[in-house]
Amino acid sequence: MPLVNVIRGERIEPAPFNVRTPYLRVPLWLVLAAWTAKWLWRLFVIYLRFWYVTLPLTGLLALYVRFGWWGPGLALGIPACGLTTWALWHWPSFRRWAWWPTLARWRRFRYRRIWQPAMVTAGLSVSFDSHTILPVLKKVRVVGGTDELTVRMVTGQIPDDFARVSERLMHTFAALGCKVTPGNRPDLVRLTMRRTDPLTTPVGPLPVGAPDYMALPVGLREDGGVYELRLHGTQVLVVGATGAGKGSVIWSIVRALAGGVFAGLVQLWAFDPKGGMELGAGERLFARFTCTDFKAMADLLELALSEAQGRAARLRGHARQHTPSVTEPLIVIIIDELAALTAYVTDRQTKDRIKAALGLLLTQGRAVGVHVIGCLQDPRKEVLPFRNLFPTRIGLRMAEEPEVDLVLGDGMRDRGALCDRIPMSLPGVGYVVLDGDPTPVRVRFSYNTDSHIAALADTYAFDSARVLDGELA
Ligand SMILES: Nc1ncnc2c1ncn2[C@@H]1O[C@H](COP(=O)(O)OP(=O)(O)OP(=O)(O)O)[C@@H](O)[C@H]1O
Repeated sequence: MPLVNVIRGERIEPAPFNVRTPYLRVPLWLVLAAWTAKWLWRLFVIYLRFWYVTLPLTGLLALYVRFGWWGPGLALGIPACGLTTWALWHWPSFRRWAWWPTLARWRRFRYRRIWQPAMVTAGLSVSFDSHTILPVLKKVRVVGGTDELTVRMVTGQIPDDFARVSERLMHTFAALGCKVTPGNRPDLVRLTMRRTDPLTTPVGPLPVGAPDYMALPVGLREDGGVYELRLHGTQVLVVGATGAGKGSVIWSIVRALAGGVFAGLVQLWAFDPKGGMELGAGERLFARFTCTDFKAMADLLELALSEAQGRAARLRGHARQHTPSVTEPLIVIIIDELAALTAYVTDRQTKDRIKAALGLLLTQGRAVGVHVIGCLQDPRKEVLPFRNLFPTRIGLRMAEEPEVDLVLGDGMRDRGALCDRIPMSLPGVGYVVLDGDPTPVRVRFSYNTDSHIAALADTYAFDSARVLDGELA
């Protein structure tokens, strides 16, 4: 016997007056006519509602009645030939105006089919006044390999509610990734579901040109565009586990700056505490190169700091931002393993000198054209105390989930930066935060092989005033 009986239905309270309606005898033909009318009306509504299916079918039927099989055959064949010709002649416009809209309709149907359970299990449905209220799927747009879902949130919800469950939504809708961004109205949120991955194949070296410090081309974004790194006015921190591809980030940036090195507008100062294993291959590109002696590294950082302070004194009152020139080039300090300098140096005095110089450089160098690009495996504060002095951060594959927010900022993992989920088979893939976009973007940095680096060093070598370990100008 059940413990509780649940009886569905509305409870009717007793009314003050009870009126007995007269007994009417209805003939069978009237009942049948009423039923027929009702069903005809329902069919008419379905016909109108699914007009995009019913109208063409009606047209085809009419053609069949009028011309036999030739009618619908030609009516379908001619547009099919036209569309095939269009697709072969100009695929981009066919894709934009015909293929993606059709695919979007189909995908919208698929999303709607599991929308209710998806919202309920993700905790995005709201119970109010004993009703279940769901966010509304307003629109589905297909762009490249992604589906853009525009969703109207339930009153009281915010985009971060969706961001928190983005990973769950990704699995529910069988996507490869899900990014949550605010919509173009306060009540809307946009879910970008990634269906294909354009970053699975390595990105080759990008062309070298005159460097634009606001937009150095260093890789590809997952939407297929070129990822351009802003160096002007910033310091860059690259974090990734061993083998994550930090080297490819460095070489992509070096390549993007090589034109400036050749023209004398950029000086690269390289620190490779791992004995020169990573940066040694392109030594001729560097104005200064140090790889074994930590005291020399401390000296070099102090030299960069005094240069930055000298520039600041000269610029004070004249300009707020330094412009690179041959006489006063942009100095880019590249440090392959920051932790070796800030945490693992055994000589206390050298370590303190390095920390003091680096901390000041990070705060004072940005405006005067002295930039630091530092790579790190472990982003904890004990290893790198001044993590927050790097305004631009790049997160490659990481070992643990909490590291993502440490590097990219609070809530970034929820918003889609799944650095801890990047497979080992995709070195050079990472997440970055672009200017003016609150959500992280997935990118793949270009990969320069040893022979590319050798060719780069041959073509764009920095030949004057090069100083090796310990010999400072
Ligand atoms: N962008 C990339 N595209 C394709 N393959 C890459 C890319 N970056 C790195 N790789 C591959 O991954 C390997 C490891 O990369 P890399 O040495 O740059 O990692 P890392 O993060 O610097 O590791 P470690 O901290 O151990 O030095 C490279 O030898 C190369 O084969």
